[in-house]
Amino acid sequence: MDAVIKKLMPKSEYLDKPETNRPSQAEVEAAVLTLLRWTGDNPDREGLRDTPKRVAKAFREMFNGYDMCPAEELGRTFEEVAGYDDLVLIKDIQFHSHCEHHMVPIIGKAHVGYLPDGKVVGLSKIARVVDIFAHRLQTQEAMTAQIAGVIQEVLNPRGVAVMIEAEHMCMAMRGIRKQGSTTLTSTFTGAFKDSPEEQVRFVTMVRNGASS
Ligand SMILES: Nc1nc2c(ncn2[C@@H]2O[C@H](COP(=O)(O)OP(=O)(O)OP(=O)(O)O)[C@@H](O)[C@H]2O)c(=O)[nH]1
Repeated sequence: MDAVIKKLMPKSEYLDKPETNRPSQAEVEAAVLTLLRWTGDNPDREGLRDTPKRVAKAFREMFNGYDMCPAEELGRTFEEVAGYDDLVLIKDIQFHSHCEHHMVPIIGKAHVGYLPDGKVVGLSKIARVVDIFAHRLQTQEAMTAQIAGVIQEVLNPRGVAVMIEAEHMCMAMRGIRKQGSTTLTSTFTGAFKDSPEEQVRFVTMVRNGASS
C-alpha cells in the first residue's frame, strides 16, 4: 500500500497526511484565553478557568483529520464479490466539519457511490474517508472533490459519485443569518461523468433508496 500512496502522492496532496506545524499546548491555551477576553467575559471566573484546556482538547478531536491519511483507509480491499460490478452507494453519512473561513460548524450528510472494477472496499472505510476530510478546515466544494478524488485514485473503480448536503453555521449564526438553508454539491468521475443516466440513477437512489 505504501508504494501505491507514494506513487499517487505527487498527483494530489489530499492523498497524504498534510504537513503540520503545531504550536505547544501552552501557546494554544494562551490563544484561547485571548479569545475569551475578546468575548468580553472574565477568563478567571470559575466556569471559564479550565476552558482553554478544554478547547485545546476539543480542537485536537475535531481536527484530527490532519493526523490521518485517507488513502490508507482504502488500502484493504476485497475481490471475492461474485463478479459484482454495479453501483455501491453509501448514503446519509452524517458528518461535522468546520468552514475554513470562520471556523464554525458545517453539519451535513455525504452520499458516496462507486462502480467497482474487480474489487470493493469495506463500507466503513468510505465513512472513515468522509470523516477524515470533514475533520479538517473545509469548503464544501473541496471536501466533495477530495472524497471523490481519493476513492478514484486508490480504488480505481469505473466511476465515483459524491453528493454532499450541508448547513453552514457561518450563514446561520452570523452574517446573513439564514437558518435552514442547505448547500448541495456533487461531483462525478469516470463512468458517472460520461453518463447522465448513471448520474440520474445515483441521485434517484440517494433520494428514494433502492426501490426507485
Ligand atoms: N463557496 C463556499 N463558500 C463558503 C463555504 N463556507 C463558507 N463560505 C462562504 O465564504 C464566504 C466568505 O466571505 P468573506 O466576504 O470573505 O467573509 P465575510 O465578510 O465573513 O462574509 P459574510 O458571511 O457574507 O459575512 C462567505 O460568503 C461564506 O458564506 C463553502 O464551503 N463554500
